[in-house]
Amino acid sequence: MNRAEKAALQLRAVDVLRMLKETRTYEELAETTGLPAGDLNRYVNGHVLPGTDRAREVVEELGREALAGELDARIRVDDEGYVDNSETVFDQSFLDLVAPVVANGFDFGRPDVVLTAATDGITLAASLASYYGTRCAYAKKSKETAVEEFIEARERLQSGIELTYYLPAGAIDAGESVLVVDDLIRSGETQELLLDIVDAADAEVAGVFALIAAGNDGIERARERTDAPVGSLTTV
Ligand SMILES: O=P(O)(O)OC[C@H]1O[C@H](OP(=O)(O)OP(=O)(O)O)[C@H](O)[C@@H]1O
Ligand SMILES: Nc1ncnc2[nH]cnc12
Repeated sequence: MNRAEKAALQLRAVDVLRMLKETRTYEELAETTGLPAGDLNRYVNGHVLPGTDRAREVVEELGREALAGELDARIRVDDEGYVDNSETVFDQSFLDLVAPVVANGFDFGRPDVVLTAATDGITLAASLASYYGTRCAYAKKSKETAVEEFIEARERLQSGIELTYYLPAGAIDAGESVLVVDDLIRSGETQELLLDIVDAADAEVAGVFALIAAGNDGIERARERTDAPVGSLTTV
């Protein structure tokens, strides 16, 4: 790890600790993290940076659990099992914290492109692409004007309605590695269409990730489609 990567990891750990501190006392934060309250005070106030090992533990282990808890606290599920996740997908700063934890906590390789479906997946994909320093692309349910060539993926849903997603053809090149993400996965139909787009582009799947899995059907469906890692931060 070079100096810049080390510094980035240390700063991410401080961001995670600051988020946790918002709802905890230092004593409670010490209990959550197993780190001394005095050290935590110095990290949170920016006087000292955590060492690399501590920073990695905070980001990779504690961070994943903590962010999953924070995500659960932000989600509302209605009587029919539909999820209101606007408190999450509208909060780019929160998603910027999620991105390194997801990138380090799942075994996705660094992709060339992070692909999602408009609309609600876009902010998550943007955070992940920014973290990896790679491109972000989103497929839409309508054709973007002035674009001449599209990759299309079409599926007949259980309802009988046909759903088509369009991606400008230049968004993914053959042989590129693509991380497919979305805010939510339920039936897996949307992820399946995104995976069809990756296939049509002759690209490789780096992984499939959703912030929230509503049940397990979608995750299982994605696992049947790829040997790459598939996962979600939380399940409702
Ligand atoms: O696993 P599935 O059953 O396919 O459901 C998941 C999809 O449903 C939601 O999008 P929606 O189609 O509501 O579009 P939106 O992002 O524009 O709200 C969500 O953002 C996912 O893309
Ligand atoms: N918000 C939502 N909650 C659960 N399932 C969904 N499928 C599409 N959107 C959904």
